[in-house]
Amino acid sequence: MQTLKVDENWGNACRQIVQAGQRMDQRGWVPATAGNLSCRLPDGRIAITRSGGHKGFLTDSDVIEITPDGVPVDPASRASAETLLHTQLYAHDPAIGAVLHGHSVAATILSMDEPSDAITLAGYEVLKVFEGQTTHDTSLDLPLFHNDQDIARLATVVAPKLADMRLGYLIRGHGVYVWGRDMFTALARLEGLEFLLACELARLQKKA
Ligand SMILES: CSC[C@@H](O)[C@@H](O)C(=O)COP(=O)(O)O
Ligand SMILES: [Zn+2]
Repeated sequence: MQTLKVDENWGNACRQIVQAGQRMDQRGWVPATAGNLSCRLPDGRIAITRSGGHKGFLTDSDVIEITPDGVPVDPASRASAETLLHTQLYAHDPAIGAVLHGHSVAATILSMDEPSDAITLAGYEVLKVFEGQTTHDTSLDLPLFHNDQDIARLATVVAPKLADMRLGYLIRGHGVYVWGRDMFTALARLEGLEFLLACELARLQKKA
């Protein structure tokens, strides 16, 4: 049994994760059991989705507590296979309060087709959804990393680039990671980024 402190903060964290999972599922960003979601509570606890659940049908029991090192507090529970990509963000920036990962069609296709190590997004009004952006007249890079089933190794490749990331990042043929100071902000950023990727994909298809 999970020896969790079930209190108001934990309840709020579960509700936010469950609702965000439903939203991501409605938008088609978490097919099958893809994607994972986490948030950091005001007291520093980290809540993350269990591995292998459908993110559109989560319940509170699919949300588990992990230590800052990514270890489940209850050894019997199985945290997301990509837990270390979440905990590295929380360790990197104490202001991060939520992390979202999805597998949209646009993120998957664009990340496989781009030969360079970043997708550049420029000239879009929606870029203003990202912190510090005040105009469409700008250009921001979305870094690309090769996929790796060894998540600890992938995290070491991502780590040195984190400080320069303004949008999030893509894993090739896999999906997107975004974050924010809270779940609402992370969701807004994911929604903005997915909109921009859908625009880029449509432009690419028009050219073909
Ligand atoms: C449905 S395959 C997707 C998984 O391999 C993985 O990339 C993923 O996003 C979900 O893993 P999970 O362990 O449920 O958090
Ligand atoms: Zn994934």
